[in-house]
Amino acid sequence: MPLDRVCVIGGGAWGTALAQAAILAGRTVHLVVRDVGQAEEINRSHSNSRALPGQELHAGLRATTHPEEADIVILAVPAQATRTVLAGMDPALLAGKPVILSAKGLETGTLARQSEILADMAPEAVPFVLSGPSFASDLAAGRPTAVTLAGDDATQTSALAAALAGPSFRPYAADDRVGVEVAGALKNVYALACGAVEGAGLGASARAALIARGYAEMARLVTAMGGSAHTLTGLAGLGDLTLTCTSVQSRNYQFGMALGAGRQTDAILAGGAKLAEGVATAPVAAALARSLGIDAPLIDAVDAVVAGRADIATIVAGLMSRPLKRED
Ligand SMILES: NC(=O)C1=CN([C@@H]2O[C@H](COP(=O)(O)OP(=O)(O)OC[C@H]3O[C@@H](n4cnc5c(N)ncnc54)[C@H](O)[C@@H]3O)[C@@H](O)[C@H]2O)C=CC1
Ligand SMILES: O=C(CO)COP(=O)(O)O
Repeated sequence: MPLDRVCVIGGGAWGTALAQAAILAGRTVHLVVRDVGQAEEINRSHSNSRALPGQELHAGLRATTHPEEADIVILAVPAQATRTVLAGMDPALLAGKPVILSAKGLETGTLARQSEILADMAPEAVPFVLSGPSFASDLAAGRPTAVTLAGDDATQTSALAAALAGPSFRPYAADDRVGVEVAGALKNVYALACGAVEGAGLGASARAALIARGYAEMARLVTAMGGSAHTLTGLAGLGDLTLTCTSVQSRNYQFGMALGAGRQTDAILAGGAKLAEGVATAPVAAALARSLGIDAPLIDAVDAVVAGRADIATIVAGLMSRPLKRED
């Protein structure tokens, strides 16, 4: 199977960074953006000032506004836009092709994972999921970045990882698509919580406790959905939780800090907040946990704060007064 030509869809920070990584891996890459002016800027000045200000892009990276035939398709639009983007694509560009889903979120309404959306919209595409600790600005700048790339066929997944690997980008092949996808979506919810802990001045001990109990909660949900708890020991689980739950560079963490400072979701969004996928994913994850009969007090707490149903002080008091239990 040829794996040279790569089509990256999504001209935001992550799509641009993945396009840069793919070209540094030796691939021929076109980046699909929505805005003609943005495509012109990338092609003319080798920069995408809106998405990655100050980052010089590889001169060989070509931007277009329409996807073209490629051997590998990478989707890097927000999780809630994936279905619309797939609906607008020529099915022939997806049929039989490896399609790498890189958004971290669960779909509002359907509760679907990204690869379930792909299965609905392009059943003949071959799904892969990419997730892990990776700020777009790090990857685009060539700072060392490692992620998990999960797919159903081990040989194909390793070939794809090799096609995208470069001097500073290291995808590890894996087979647990469900675990990788759910971990990627849920870490954003815990990042909101950890940011809120910081915003509310609750201390680093509370934040570390939240990460550990979030990890345990994540494992319950992942296994109930058919994924493996072992996956969470890797880059998509522990790796991304560590990054996003401790770094003010994370947009989810930043959003959480604003919530922790007492601001309401609508006001934060109206103030032009950057994309924080956990905001849409929190209620979906809460609904999923309920439907599976999984106890998920932290996801419920984030959902309640994001929806404005409870303030941080009430949430913390509630969590701390839960009946004592064994650490299982
Ligand atoms: N920025 C980062 O460091 C990382 C982001 N991700 C994930 O990648 C996904 C995208 O995030 P970013 O690129 O950072 O966001 P972004 O906000 O920088 O860019 C989103 C891009 O998607 C485009 N878009 C939005 N709706 C669209 C639609 N309906 N049709 C076509 N294009 C549409 C926007 O025009 C924009 O270019 C998210 O799920 C995020 O969690 C994953 C790893 C790292
Ligand atoms: O997923 C990410 C890093 O792995 C990016 O996190 P944020 O979307 O919170 O900035």
